[in-house]
Amino acid sequence: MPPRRARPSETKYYDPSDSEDIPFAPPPPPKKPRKVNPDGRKPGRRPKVPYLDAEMKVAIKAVLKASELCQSVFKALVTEETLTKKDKSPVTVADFGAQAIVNALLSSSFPEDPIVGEEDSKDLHADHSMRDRVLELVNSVQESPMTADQMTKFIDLGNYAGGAEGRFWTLDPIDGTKGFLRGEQFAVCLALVNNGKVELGVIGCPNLPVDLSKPEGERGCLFIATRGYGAFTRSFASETLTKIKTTNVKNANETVFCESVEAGHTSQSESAQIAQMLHISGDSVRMDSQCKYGVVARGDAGIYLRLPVSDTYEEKIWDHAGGMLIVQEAGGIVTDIDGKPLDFSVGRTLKSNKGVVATSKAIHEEVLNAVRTVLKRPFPSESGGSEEDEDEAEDAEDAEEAEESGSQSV
Ligand SMILES: Nc1ncnc2c1ncn2[C@@H]1O[C@H](COP(=O)(O)OS(=O)(=O)O)[C@@H](OP(=O)(O)O)[C@H]1O
Ligand SMILES: [Mg+2]
Repeated sequence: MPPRRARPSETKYYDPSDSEDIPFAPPPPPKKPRKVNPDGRKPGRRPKVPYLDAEMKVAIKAVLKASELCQSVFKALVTEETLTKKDKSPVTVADFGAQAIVNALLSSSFPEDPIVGEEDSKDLHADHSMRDRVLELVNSVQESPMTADQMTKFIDLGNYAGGAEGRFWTLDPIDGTKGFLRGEQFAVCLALVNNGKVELGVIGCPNLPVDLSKPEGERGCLFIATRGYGAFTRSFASETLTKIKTTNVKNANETVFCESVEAGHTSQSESAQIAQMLHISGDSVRMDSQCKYGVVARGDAGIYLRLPVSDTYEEKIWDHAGGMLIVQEAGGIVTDIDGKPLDFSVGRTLKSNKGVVATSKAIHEEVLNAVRTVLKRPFPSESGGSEEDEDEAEDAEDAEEAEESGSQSV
């Protein structure tokens, strides 16, 4: 017979003064309020209207125009002679020109939005011949020509300090300047950050093969993502968007990893030790710029490692914002070398983070543990995660829910 339930009159209520022996459990702490986006949406939930549609169209146009300018600078100015003399003036011209073009387009469409850009016009004020070369190039791709004064003002719109509040754009007009000069990989990188979260990323990679296995084939790829909507790619030549996914390998040794060409930007010796620990036998793919995030997002490589070479260097937000979102939206995970999410809310740099570990989802823990072992970083304590980890877990949960409910095409 099931035990008889106590009638209300028989119910004993606990009085802490009755006995010392009965442990008194305090009520659980109130649950943190769920975060919501400015439009009232929970993170990862799709709004009913196309999300950031206007921003995405402008960002794509700006990145394509700036890429066009960079390509014409390369054709006109990068010669055997500039290469042997290690003359950086072509990249300077293209850097300023690309920033002027992108900022001009952003400010005409979204005049309220500040911009965190890599360049400022200080050097151009001191060198009028350089300024005039930049102006000529900018006006060759502009619908309505601008004056030198307007151009330097557009460049300097990129002086914003960033931070945790409100929305701003972040721009790297040429990421991978050394790759640009070598005629290899570089990228025009634009992202929109809102209240410290990256909401939109558009990366243009003019020299990246559309199909990495056909290096002689078509080149020029765009990578596009908005938070909660997945990641897409298209070629420069066609507007057709293709959804991209990171590789679905279960073990790190089934994939390849990529890293910077420059040993001054990532510790290549430590990444070789990590690869050995993970039993990855192939060579790393060395590539300049945020193209690395693109190749991880579309599954050509499973891992992108950026391992600090200096204790003091702070990664710049424009070197990672768009790329991080594109990998995350393609199903990957991006953290720093301690497993912390990249924090875009603390200014122009990622001063709360060290390095980058970007991988497909299933292998992130395996790779991160190898990174921690080789770099002698602490493993997380058994006592549980920080508030930041909880936030991130909540976001991941919402993103998964969003993923399950199907993806809307852009
Ligand atoms: N010490 C150090 N550590 C890490 N990163 C650094 C460092 N110094 C510079 N930079 C930044 O690296 C950006 C180039 O990115 P990559 O290293 O991925 O490309 S490259 O292979 O070096 O070209 C490069 O961006 P660009 O200047 O736009 O090319 C720099 O912002
Ligand atoms: Mg850069």
